[in-house]
Amino acid sequence: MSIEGKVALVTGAAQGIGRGIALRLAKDGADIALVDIKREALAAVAAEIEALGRKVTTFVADVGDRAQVRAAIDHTEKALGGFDIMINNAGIAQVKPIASVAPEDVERIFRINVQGVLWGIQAAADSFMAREQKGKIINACSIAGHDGFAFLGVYSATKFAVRALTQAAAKEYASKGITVNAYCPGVVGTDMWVEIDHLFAQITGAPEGATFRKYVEGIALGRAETPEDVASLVSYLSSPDSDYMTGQSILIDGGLVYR
Ligand SMILES: NC(=O)C1=CN([C@@H]2O[C@H](COP(=O)(O)OP(=O)(O)OC[C@H]3O[C@@H](n4cnc5c(N)ncnc54)[C@H](O)[C@@H]3O)[C@@H](O)[C@H]2O)C=CC1
Ligand SMILES: CC(=O)C(C)=O
Repeated sequence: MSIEGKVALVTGAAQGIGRGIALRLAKDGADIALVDIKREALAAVAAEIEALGRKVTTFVADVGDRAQVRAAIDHTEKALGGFDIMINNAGIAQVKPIASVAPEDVERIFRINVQGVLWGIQAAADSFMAREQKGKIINACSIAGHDGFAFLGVYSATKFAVRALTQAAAKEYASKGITVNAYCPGVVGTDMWVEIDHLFAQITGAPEGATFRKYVEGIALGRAETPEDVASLVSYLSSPDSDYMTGQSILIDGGLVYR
């Protein structure tokens, strides 16, 4: 079923998985609001979406700031004449042994990965309810939201928190016709994994590239994931085909973590 004529807002849309989701939802027929802290990269993605014949708008916002997330949604409603689908995709990585995690490390990553998703859920639901319409909220989780990974302990904790928020919000908003789900990718070949691989090399002494290769070797389907693989699931979660699903954090990892 189609999302033709719907409006989707994607955070962290300047590159990687967010860009892949934005392009896929545009191909599915939605108009797109692109939100990120990277202004120039946002403009480049906006040009790609325009070339697909969809309406697009960009907004620079830090998802860790509640007021900026609300402003992004207000802007979307005005610029695109509606707002139906919220993709809380923005996130950052952190690679540290538990023994050396400092308070500021925890604060930084929870502010973006957890508060960023929470403010996105809140503001999107408020917007849908104010306009008495149904809506879909879709959050970025991870295989690390189902298993805690060594040296990714605090990152994993943020993704477990996203799974908890997804379940609780699904229960709170179901009666308003708002569904809340999450996608849980595995090892996606984006800048985030370049950074993770590099930081693993510094901590463990593994050669550059070795950690990425080791993780990919564990994938049953035998290759690293692409943003397009993730976007296929998000396309389904955005469409009316998923109307009877809520509260789920769905693994899409090529066969790496089994639940
Ligand atoms: N790459 C991977 O293997 C996996 C990624 N994920 C999750 O998917 C999401 C996207 O990841 P990637 O595309 O790989 O990452 P990426 O690092 O390539 O892109 C993340 C985007 O988010 C933006 N961003 C960062 N902080 C922000 C903030 N405070 N406000 C607004 N935008 C901000 C960045 O500017 C960037 O454009 C993240 O939530 C990540 O945790 C989950 C599982 C696996
Ligand atoms: C980046 C990420 O979520 C993992 C576990 O690869």
